Amino acid sequence: MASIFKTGRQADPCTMVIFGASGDLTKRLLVPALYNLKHAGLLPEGFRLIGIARSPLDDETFRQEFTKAITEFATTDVDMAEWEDLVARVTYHSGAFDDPATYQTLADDLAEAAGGPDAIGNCLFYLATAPEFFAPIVERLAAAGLTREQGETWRRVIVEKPFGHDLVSARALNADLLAVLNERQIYRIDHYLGKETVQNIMVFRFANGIFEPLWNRDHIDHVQITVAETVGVEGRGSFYEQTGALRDMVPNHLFQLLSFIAMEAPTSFAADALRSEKVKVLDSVRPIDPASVPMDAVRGQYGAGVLAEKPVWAYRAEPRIAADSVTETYAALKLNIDNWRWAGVPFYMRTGKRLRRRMSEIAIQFKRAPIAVFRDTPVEDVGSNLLVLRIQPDEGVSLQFGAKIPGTALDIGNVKMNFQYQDYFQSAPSTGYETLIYDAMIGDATLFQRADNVEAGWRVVQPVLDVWASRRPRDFPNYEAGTQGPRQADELLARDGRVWRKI
Ligand SMILES: NC(=O)C1=CN([C@@H]2O[C@H](COP(=O)(O)OP(=O)(O)OC[C@H]3O[C@@H](n4cnc5c(N)ncnc54)[C@H](OP(=O)(O)O)[C@@H]3O)[C@@H](O)[C@H]2O)C=CC1
Ligand SMILES: O=C1O[C@H](COP(=O)(O)O)[C@@H](O)[C@H](O)[C@H]1O
Repeated sequence: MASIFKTGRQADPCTMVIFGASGDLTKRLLVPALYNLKHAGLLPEGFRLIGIARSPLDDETFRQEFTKAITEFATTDVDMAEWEDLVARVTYHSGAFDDPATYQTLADDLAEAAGGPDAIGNCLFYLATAPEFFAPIVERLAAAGLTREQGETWRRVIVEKPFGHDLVSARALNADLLAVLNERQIYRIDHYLGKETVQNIMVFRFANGIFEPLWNRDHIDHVQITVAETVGVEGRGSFYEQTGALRDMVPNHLFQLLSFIAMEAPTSFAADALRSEKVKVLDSVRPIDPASVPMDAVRGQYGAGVLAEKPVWAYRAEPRIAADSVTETYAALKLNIDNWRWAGVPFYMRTGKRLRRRMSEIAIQFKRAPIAVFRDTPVEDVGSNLLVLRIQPDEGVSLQFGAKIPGTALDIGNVKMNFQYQDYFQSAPSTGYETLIYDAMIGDATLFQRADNVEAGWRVVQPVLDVWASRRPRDFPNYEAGTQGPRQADELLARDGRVWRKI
């Protein structure tokens, strides 16, 4: 059975078809990822790639575009012989997504790639397109008979994010895809699941006997999940205006982190065992009462400020952003998980753009030890243990504990045991998409979102989306670029007698 931890076997021969092959995602992330797979010997024998987009290019010009992309975005030194071998397998088809001729030509190309007019081969369709094309492309593929599997031959579809705009649209998209595909043919991508440090959360929890007995409400005071970015909207103004920080990051990336931290041990690392445990976490999140949204959810938007000693513009001054935009670039939430393990342990999460520092981490704050034994000493505070799983960019794990400060007086200082990935493992820099593309080729859906995972995420945030849509924020912009985020986010924790970790 497919499982997250694999042996590195080569995938079955297949053709990959990228819809949106002239776009930014393809150039910046998919091309380098494919090269890295080639370099690692993980692309199948006879691999072929067909790119589809509107731009009127011939094969040769398209290959030159790919070569430009690898030159600009490679994550490692490129071996030109390997690259030439890869790019020689690439062809391009200029066509519109809504034109039946596009799919007829594709059918002919796929048959040819498989060896002849009636031949059928394995095929991985990658929808690197704007979300409004996801369902129409899949419907046309199905109508052209291109999603039909025969015998051992497979046809799979990778669907990019955003998967829906809210719960209703996510359900509708699932229904549209499932009308023509089997769930096991659908690979809904969340690139956070391609990150080694995110996958490591499971190894950390389930391969080390010492942490799991403490991983519950008896020992943990609260959890903080932070994904802080320094970047702004990076030329994606039109997309971001419609999306905002909550939709862009929370029901997908932050909830992946939440699910891995909070889930029960799966019966195995097989796709459905793991995904079922993840969905149980989100199903256990206490539904957010709309009346409590102003207390338990905070939104913010950055104004002008200074980042890395350089002035940066306000969100409202960025290209393709309305001068009076009310789109949030920061979101913080307090969630409660009403299950046996986590009852009474708040999970605080925050994400934002143009914050002081790029930092993604999960901090597990343990309960304090009783002060009793130090009653007759100068010690006033024994401190508490803090475990921090650092996702990026400084990847590692640290555990903070109290130690006696040397000297005649009894005093306690907080010290840290610190593991850094770079001290132990040399892994080639990657885009995170390598694992995901490879997994789709070998038919391992563990690191992809099942329909119910996606819908469960939207269900949790829907009350916040509704309340925010109904009340215009009056204080935007409410944080300066280059800072910790809005003051209201500090108040969210202060009400519970807690503070955020510094970004
Ligand atoms: N860019 C990124 O960093 C990330 C993107 N994503 C997601 O990936 C998807 C693609 O994003 P991105 O690459 O940035 O988008 P782009 O706008 O850069 O690319 C869109 C692609 O779709 C093609 N296209 C658009 N309309 C048509 C049409 N009617 N018929 C045929 N081709 C068409 C374009 O072709 P042409 O230009 O030739 O007209 C282009 O190749 C989106 O869903 C996005 O949310 C997810 C994570 C990161
Ligand atoms: O999906 C997205 O993720 C990026 C953040 O990804 P990371 O790997 O750099 O942490 C975010 O900037 C972007 O807005 C969002 O669409």
